[in-house]
Amino acid sequence: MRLKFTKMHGLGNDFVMVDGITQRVKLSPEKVRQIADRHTGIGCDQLLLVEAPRNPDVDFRYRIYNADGSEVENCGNGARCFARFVRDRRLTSKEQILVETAAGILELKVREKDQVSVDMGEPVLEPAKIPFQADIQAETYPLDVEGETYTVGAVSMGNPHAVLLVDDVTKAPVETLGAAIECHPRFPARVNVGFLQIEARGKARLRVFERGVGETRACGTGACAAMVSARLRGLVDEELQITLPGGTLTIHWPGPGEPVTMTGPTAAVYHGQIVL
Ligand SMILES: N[C@@H](CCC[C@H](N)C(=O)O)C(=O)O
Repeated sequence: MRLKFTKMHGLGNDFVMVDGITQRVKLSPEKVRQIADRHTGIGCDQLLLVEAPRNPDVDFRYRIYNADGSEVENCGNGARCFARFVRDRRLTSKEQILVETAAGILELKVREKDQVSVDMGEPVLEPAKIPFQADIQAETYPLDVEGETYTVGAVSMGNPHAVLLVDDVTKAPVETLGAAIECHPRFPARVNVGFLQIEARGKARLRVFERGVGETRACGTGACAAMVSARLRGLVDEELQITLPGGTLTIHWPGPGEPVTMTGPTAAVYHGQIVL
């Protein structure tokens, strides 16, 4: 199979974008791992496959695969790149795009220059729906990991996130603790793990150990989950600039019952073909 693709990124969270509308694409977890391999493939954190919608009221469907081959529900940086991709490839000329994902329907707005805003929907906090094992819903939960107890927030933005507060993100044990929490038995679908440092009521820093990838330069859903967790703890205002290793996202969330909006840049790097 010869596959045409575009390499894109959102703040260094990098994607192989595949148009499954104008070419026939058959992917297996093994093929995704082969494409994502940074030494023997193209290299990416996620592969995003654009398809025709199944729901006639929306414009597209897009599917998301982590570098380990697992298919997941949502990807914030990917959603922004998806909007730019379908316009650059002239699959649509709309500035407001509705897309079906495994996490539900997202609304994307293409703004000036490279900026895209995404209505990421309402966060889900009910433990069983995250999924997270807890008897009752709470703002934070104690989580035992290898003999230590950590305080975590648990949020789903369509995909599961644990959020820990730290004093200094540069010193956070992202690789070790992130990997231990990713596979914690209380998160039965595994989890993305965010390490959040609050700098002011409108400013924070974040590093994310992503499920199925490891630490990435940025995670859009991770930034949304961090905002929700921080706001539920009363630590931030409704607009937050979150700086990740790859750059800054603006996250807006008035509070429970409201959708989270994420705004940030997209970049196309190159087009190519791979034979699989
Ligand atoms: N990089 C993404 C999140 C991708 C999916 C995640 N690793 C998961 O397994 O849920 C983002 O920008 O949100």
